[in-house]
Amino acid sequence: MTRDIVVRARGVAMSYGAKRVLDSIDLDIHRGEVIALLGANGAGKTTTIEILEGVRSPTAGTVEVLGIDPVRAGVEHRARVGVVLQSWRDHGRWRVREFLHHFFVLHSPFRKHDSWAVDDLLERVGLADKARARIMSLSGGQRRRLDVAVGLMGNPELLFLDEPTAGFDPHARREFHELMHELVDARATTILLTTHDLAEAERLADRILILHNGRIAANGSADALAREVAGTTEVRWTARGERFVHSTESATRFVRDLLARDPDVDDLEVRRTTLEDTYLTMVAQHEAADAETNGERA
Ligand SMILES: Nc1ncnc2c1ncn2[C@@H]1O[C@H](COP(=O)(O)OP(=O)(O)OP(=O)(O)O)[C@@H](O)[C@H]1O
Repeated sequence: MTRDIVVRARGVAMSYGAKRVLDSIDLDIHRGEVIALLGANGAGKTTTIEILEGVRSPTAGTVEVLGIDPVRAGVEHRARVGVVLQSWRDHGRWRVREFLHHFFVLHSPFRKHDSWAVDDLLERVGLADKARARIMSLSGGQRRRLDVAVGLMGNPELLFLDEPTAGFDPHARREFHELMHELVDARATTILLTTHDLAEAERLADRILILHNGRIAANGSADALAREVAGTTEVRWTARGERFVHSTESATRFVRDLLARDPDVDDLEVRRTTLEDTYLTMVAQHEAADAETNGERA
């Protein structure tokens, strides 16, 4: 059975003046999926999220979010979608709890039985002890936790998170990941996030999208993408003072054979390909292909 599609984009293009940022994006996101949107600075990740949120109209193409064109969506639709943008800037004089309470009131016409209470949410994002602090006194990471709390406020069924953990310390990052897992497991929340932290993408996402040159250059689980770029595991060892490296898809079999045939193997190390390795290889492959095409055109 096909799972519900909550986001559908077809042929989405976006230009700022003469600058084309998105060329032709086709995308389906299913209910309960966690998707990480990756790409270099300026690749168009924020632009994509803003189009899906409905704060930007694409230059071409169609978008449906929860069955509706987000640009035309009303408040009821917006209450079903949580958004964490790249930070609120102008509420510095508000106190943390007062600010969240403001959003609590805004959400009240659409509140669901399992919506977060303000104090629970403050506790969950690790800001309970800052409830009375003014927003301007928060550190960057604490500020970001507040952004996340605002995004979660109405217990949305779909969450757009634009670099949610930028500035988080390792502890806050770990707690954020746990919270995301909880949202997906207990509430089947669908999540689209952008991040430059590839370990985070690997930990959270069911599916990785890589934006490159205005298109989705890769689309699949971290494992599936790793399989697309040569061996998925690297085996390193030394023997008789020499260092060896071998890439393989079946490390166990390779190591068993290696140990059987060479008694001098030492310092054996097996390292799975990380999403960072895969990402860098894929982007390099696309850049080489682009350079070849441009060379042919010149
Ligand atoms: N309002 C705007 N007007 C003109 N150009 C814009 C505007 N917003 C974004 N751009 C340009 O569009 C391109 C894509 O920007 P976008 O913010 O979507 O990238 P990104 O992938 O989110 O980057 P980053 O990883 O740095 O956050 C960039 O070259 C940026 O300069």
